[in-house]
Amino acid sequence: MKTTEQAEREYLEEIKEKLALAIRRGDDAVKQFSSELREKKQYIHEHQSSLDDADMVAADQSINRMAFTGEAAVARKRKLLKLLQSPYFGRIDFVPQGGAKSPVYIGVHSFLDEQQRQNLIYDWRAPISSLFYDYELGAAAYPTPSGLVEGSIELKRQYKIRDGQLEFVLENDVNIHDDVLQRELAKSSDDKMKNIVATIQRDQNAVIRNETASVMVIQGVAGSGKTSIALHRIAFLLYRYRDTIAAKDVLILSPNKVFADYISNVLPELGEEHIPELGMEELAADLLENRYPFQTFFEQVSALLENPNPAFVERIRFKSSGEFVSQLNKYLLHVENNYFTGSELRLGRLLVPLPFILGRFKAYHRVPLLKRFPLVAQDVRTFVRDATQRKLTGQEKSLIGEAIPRMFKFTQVLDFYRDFYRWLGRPELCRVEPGQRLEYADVFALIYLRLRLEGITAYEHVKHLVVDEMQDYTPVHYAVLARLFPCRKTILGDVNQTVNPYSASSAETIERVFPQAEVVRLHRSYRSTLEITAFAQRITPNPDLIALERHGREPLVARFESPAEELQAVQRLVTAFQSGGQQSLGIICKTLRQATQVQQVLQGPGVQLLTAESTAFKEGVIITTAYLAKGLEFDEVIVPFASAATYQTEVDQGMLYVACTRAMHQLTLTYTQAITPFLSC
Ligand SMILES: Nc1ncnc2c1ncn2[C@@H]1O[C@H](COP(=O)(O)OP(=O)(O)OP(=O)(O)O)[C@@H](O)[C@H]1O
Repeated sequence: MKTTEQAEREYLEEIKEKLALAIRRGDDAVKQFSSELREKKQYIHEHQSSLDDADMVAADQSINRMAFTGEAAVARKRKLLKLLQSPYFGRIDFVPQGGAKSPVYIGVHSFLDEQQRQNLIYDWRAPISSLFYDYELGAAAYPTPSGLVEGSIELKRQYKIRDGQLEFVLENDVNIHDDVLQRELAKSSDDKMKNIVATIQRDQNAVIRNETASVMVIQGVAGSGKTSIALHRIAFLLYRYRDTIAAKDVLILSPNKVFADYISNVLPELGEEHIPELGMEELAADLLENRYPFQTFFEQVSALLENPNPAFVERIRFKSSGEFVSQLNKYLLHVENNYFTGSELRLGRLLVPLPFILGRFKAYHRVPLLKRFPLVAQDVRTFVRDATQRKLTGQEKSLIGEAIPRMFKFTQVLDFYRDFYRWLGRPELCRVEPGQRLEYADVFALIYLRLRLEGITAYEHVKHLVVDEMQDYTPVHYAVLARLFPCRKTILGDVNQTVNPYSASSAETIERVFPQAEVVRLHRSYRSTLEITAFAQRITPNPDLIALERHGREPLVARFESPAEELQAVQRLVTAFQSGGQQSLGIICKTLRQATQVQQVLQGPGVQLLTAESTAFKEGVIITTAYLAKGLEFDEVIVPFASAATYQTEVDQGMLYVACTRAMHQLTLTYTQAITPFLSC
């Protein structure tokens, strides 16, 4: 009798043959298309003079159709080639109530045997595939657009197929997920984030497949898979709603270019196109039409780390509060009710009465205030024309156009913003000086006023917005996002990974801005070994965190007599890494100054300094700051200068936590003199 493995190997060969055949057929079809396309173009070229406009339009359309079909065939081939490498990773034998048992093989894409009209591989996003993630053996059910299908799972297997070869098959009679998951997590890191389709966990699957939430907030501990889940969720929604939403309709707001590059492979790996991405500051510059240079978030955090001036902290604290947004809203109401300072308008012998002008202003209350001027001016012109029974001269028209805006106290958003602080009775909180860069804390407040006073509709085409590192954004950011993106949203972050505690948002803060949000909390941490996770918990304890049972070396904390000795030790660690088998080493400092200092000692091939200007990161040795390392991960992490002098404030604590939680397998901290108080006991 055949063993399970033998039978599976034979089946794999069968599927590979069918895939190869489908690829050959696809190639033939593409060849056919391109020769037809060539002929068609040739025909048009030769008969150009005898074709009328209608013939040309018809010919154009048919060429476009052929090109489109050709592109689809090429995309299909790409998917089949991918499947040939690894056709599937899971199987369930499901018996629906009153139905017959059939094996369901699950892969990254679906594969249909066109001759037998049989689905040989199901896409991981297909409704039936949810059984694989949600159930073990026994009673099970999955939702379909036409209702719940109930039945039972009689067999469940997992496979690792690489380069077309079966590496292992595991029978799932208990909970095999853990076994495969352990193997996946023990692997070395990559310069690009990987997909996790083969090992998505049940709680993660629920978030990925959630179709009801208009705003989904994922608050998860470090390494809980938040970013992975958000990307898989996008892939799922693109599959589920493929007729109404395409990759170009999604927007990812990412913290920086390196992070954007790091995650850029996941969706293409899942067969989807690249998703547009934008940094929060790029968005800000765009919304301010590049008119006001501003301090970046990175510069704000650096300034706080170098010199936490109390007045600066106070400004950030206030402008990061929910109260700030409430006050801005109250101020806008005050403006609406009190800032019309006009009187009647005289045009020759005619007087346009004040109640008429004011009435027109009020009539347009749904239009942003500064956008009402031309509308009111037009109404006044009509009034004058009707009253005088004649056409207006050009001079009269422009006189009205100029007079109306003057009836308002201000016409520039920046003037309103300055005035807001006077109205509030807190002029000291305003640091908007002519010719100077705006402080970061003012940027989104100014944008909010612009949105309310002028209206902006630039991003209405976006159908799904993803916001990563949600803890770094404040209520005023969310107030802007809520108005600018009226679409569905997935917002994710971890309040424990705050790099600026004076301006951090928790899931609760975000819920206040989006009361309709569904909030999911993820407690299981996958990235780091148990030892590293336990160590990081000493810095920022989180009683809800559940560490995955994966072991490695205890983190090392080493004291040195002088910074020179410390850096020599770091150098030795780098040499050891370079001769070992791991892919990435992150040397994570608190400040860029420290990172540059380390770089001067370590300069050499394979060593890269990652700064705010970097756009990508490669494998090897990376020297950077905690702020820039957010969202990334490394096989091994070294945290130099972990002394009491470096890490002492609340901001520093957040930085140290972020730095340590980037390590997957190994962590070393070095210091001179006294250890940071966050690790002293
Ligand atoms: N179900 C899973 N199967 C395999 N690997 C997983 C799974 N969930 C998470 N991981 C892995 O855990 C690591 C952390 O994932 P990810 O970066 O998405 O987490 P995060 O919550 O965004 O982290 P952080 O907030 O700390 O940056 C990644 O290597 C990811 O591949």
